[in-house]
Amino acid sequence: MSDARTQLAEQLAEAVFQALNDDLEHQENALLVVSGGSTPFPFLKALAAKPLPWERVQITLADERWVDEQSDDSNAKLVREYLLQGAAAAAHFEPLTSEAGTPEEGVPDVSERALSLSWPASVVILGMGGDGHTASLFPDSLELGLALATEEPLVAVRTPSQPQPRITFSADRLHQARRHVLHITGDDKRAVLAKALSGDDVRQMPIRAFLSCPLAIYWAP
Ligand SMILES: O=C(O)[C@H](O)[C@@H](O)[C@H](O)[C@H](O)COP(=O)(O)O
Repeated sequence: MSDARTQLAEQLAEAVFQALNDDLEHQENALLVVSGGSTPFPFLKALAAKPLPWERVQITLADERWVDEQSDDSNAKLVREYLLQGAAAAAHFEPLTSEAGTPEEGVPDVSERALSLSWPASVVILGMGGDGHTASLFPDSLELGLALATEEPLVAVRTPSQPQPRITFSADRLHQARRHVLHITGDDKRAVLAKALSGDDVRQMPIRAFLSCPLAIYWAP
C-alpha cells in the first residue's frame, strides 16, 4: 500500500470520525453507509481505531453481492473483518442480505430493516469502477433505470458484467445523506472520473448521479 493511499485512508477516517461525532451531538444514533470492493480496506481499518461511541453508530453497505457472508465476495465480510473490530465491534451493522435465495425475494425484508436505520445518513462513502459504476448502479444493469428513478430504498440488480446478482440502495436513497464521499485511488480511476465529469449521461456512467450534489473526492495516486 503506498504511503499516499495510507495517508488518504487516515484523512478520510478522521473526516468520517468528525462527521459522526458532530451528528451524535444532536441525535441518538448516526448512520454510516460504506461501499465494498478493495479500496476501502485501509479506510475501514483506520476508522475502527477512532474513539467513537460505537454503540450509537449504525453501519450499512451501499450495495451487496447476493452471496453467503463467508464468501470472499461478500462486502459484509469486508466490514466485519476490517471495521467491526475492537471497540468498533459494538456498532450496529445492518447487512443487505437475508436467507432468501435471490435478491428479488430478499428486497422486502432487507428494506424493512434498512429503513429502520437513522436516515438521513451522516456519510455515504461511494466507490467507483472503471465503467463509472458506483454501489451496484452499473451501466449494463438490467434494472439501472429503475434504480436511478425509484423512491424505493433497495433494488435487486442483475448485471451481465458481474458474476453475482446484487442488491443496491437506489440513487434516491443514497442521496439521503448529509455528506457524500467518493473514495478512489490510482491514475486509471482518476481518468474515469475525468470522463464522468466531462459528460452528463447518467446511464452511461452512473457515478454522474452524484457529481451534482456536494461530493468530497478522496483520491491518491
Ligand atoms: O460491491 C461493490 O463492488 C462496490 O460497492 C463497488 O461499487 C465498488 O465500490 C467499486 O466496484 C470499486 O471497487 P474497488 O474499490 O475494488 O475498485
